[in-house]
Amino acid sequence: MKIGIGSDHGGFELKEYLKEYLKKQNIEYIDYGTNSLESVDYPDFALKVAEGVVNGECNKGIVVCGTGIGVSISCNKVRGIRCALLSDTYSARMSAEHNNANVIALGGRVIGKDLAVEIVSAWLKSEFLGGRHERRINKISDIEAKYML
Ligand SMILES: O=C(CO)[C@H](O)[C@H](O)[C@H](O)COP(=O)(O)O
Repeated sequence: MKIGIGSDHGGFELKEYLKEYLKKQNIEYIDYGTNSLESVDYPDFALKVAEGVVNGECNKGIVVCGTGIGVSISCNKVRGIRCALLSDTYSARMSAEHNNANVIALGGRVIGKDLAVEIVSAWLKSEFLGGRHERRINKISDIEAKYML
């Protein structure tokens, strides 16, 4: 399992904290930046993570900005990405079990660092349940096929 992780300046500190967590769990990651608190544009880093996931460079992705909104919107513009914006552990589990979310978005200015770790942990240890959820995921792919070039 390899995780792609990226943020803008608003998510930088939480990204660094999550990297420490992943390290402790012996989970490999690729850090797509940003690398400081200097102001940058969140779509640039969301795209790097999303492309890493769809290209198979990593298996799943974590994106962080101030609210998580900008990076989640950006990632969901990439065909094949199902990015869930999360702020609780129940939704984290559901995002894996029901939505097979391959990227999660977090708000570095919204949630605490320890809650963020719990969210990441819940998402990573939960598995897609398939069945009726598979049918729904396929319908999302149909929407992509219809509206994404
Ligand atoms: O995309 C966002 C809002 O949906 C993120 O929170 C950004 O981090 C935020 O917009 C950055 O704002 P800043 O005033 O330039 O730091």
